Amino acid sequence: MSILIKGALLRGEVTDILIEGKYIREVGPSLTVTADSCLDGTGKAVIPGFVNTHTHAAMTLFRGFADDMPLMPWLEEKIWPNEAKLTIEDVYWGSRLACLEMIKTGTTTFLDMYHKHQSTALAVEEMGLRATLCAVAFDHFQPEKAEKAKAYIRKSFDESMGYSKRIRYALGPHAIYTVSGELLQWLDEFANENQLPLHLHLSETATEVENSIRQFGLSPVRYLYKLGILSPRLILAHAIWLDSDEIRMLADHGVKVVHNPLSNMKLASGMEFKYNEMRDAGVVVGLGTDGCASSNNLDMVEAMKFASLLGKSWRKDPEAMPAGEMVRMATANGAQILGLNAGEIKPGTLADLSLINLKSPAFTPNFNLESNLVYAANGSCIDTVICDGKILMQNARVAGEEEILEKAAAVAYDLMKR
Ligand SMILES: CSC[C@H]1O[C@@H](n2cnc3c(O)ncnc32)[C@H](O)[C@@H]1O
Ligand SMILES: [Zn+2]
Repeated sequence: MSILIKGALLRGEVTDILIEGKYIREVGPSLTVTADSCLDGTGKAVIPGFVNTHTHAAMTLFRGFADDMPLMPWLEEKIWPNEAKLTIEDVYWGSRLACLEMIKTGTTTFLDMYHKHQSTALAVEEMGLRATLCAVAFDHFQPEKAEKAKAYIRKSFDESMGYSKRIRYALGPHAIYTVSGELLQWLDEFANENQLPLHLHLSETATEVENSIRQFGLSPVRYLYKLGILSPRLILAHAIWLDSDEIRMLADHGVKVVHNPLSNMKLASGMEFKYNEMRDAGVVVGLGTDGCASSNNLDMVEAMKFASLLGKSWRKDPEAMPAGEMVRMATANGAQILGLNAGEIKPGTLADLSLINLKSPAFTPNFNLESNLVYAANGSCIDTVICDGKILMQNARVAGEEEILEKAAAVAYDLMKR
């Protein structure tokens, strides 16, 4: 199957784009080719699909359920007791709702860490997105729970062989305060043997750092170094409370970092994400929304704006975190973190892209597309989404959206009654 996008704005030029199968084949003005279907790009701009590199998709079910709390009471008193009740059906409908929201706001790929990830895999499969799904691991420092976690990882890894090529398997130890060093080392070895990403929350709050020093005698990054698990496969979510030596250690080991400005602000975990220092040290930084209970949506356009404005504010530097770098953080950097040949519109890359509707106040006048996208727009500017060479949304409509809203709301209300 082939798709020809005619006359869309790309890097300031009116351009045609030919997609063949799952790849972008040609990019240029007035292509003289035929295709199975043609999309009119007039009045639209093409951008790479966003890569949300840290979320918990099915937490859409907890949107607006527990707000205005700090991280640990929020997790321990509100979120974890309700997550313990989740069924595979709940996670499936929560994930379908997440996929719908991501498609509607231009995300084509996400990195997820959540319970019952098999249900998320089914939702992703059906909705047509691309995802890397972590099998979660907790042991709460209890050896019998560590053995259970290992058995779950071995089994779910074998099952993941049946997933489509759009879905990749990864390992998701939750955090250093819920997973023992012994289990972290075992997971790192498993990840190494099987070439898998390892995704972990780290240095999210000042309390986490204080507790790490008290419990392990080391700050979180130094603790991971001592365990021997800093590696290019490691993807850290948050990483707010780092000193300059820790940033150097991450850079030296090729560790990737995901910035989550909305949840960092809403849970008041910390503002001073050291993007400039990480970028200058050579750490690849991606952007995430985190889950809908702490962000409270999956809109990467909004996340770019918050990242930029937060970075400018705490540094008191209006030149910090400019729009162009935010777009790269949300696209090419995310693709690099997940090892995908995507995140840029050029021949040979995966056909994961969106068309923005420029006929709106946010894009009028359109002196600078990236500026308008980051500072003026929100995710509702997205008109068309293509992932893996297939159209997932056209004219801002996704097939079956009413049923998803209805079913997801029903399981969310039912969960709270259980
Ligand atoms: C291992 S499944 C994911 C686990 O993480 C919880 N979670 C959601 N947001 C955060 C956050 O900001 N920091 C730490 N943990 C978080 C989620 O509720 C699941 O239990
Ligand atoms: Zn998270």
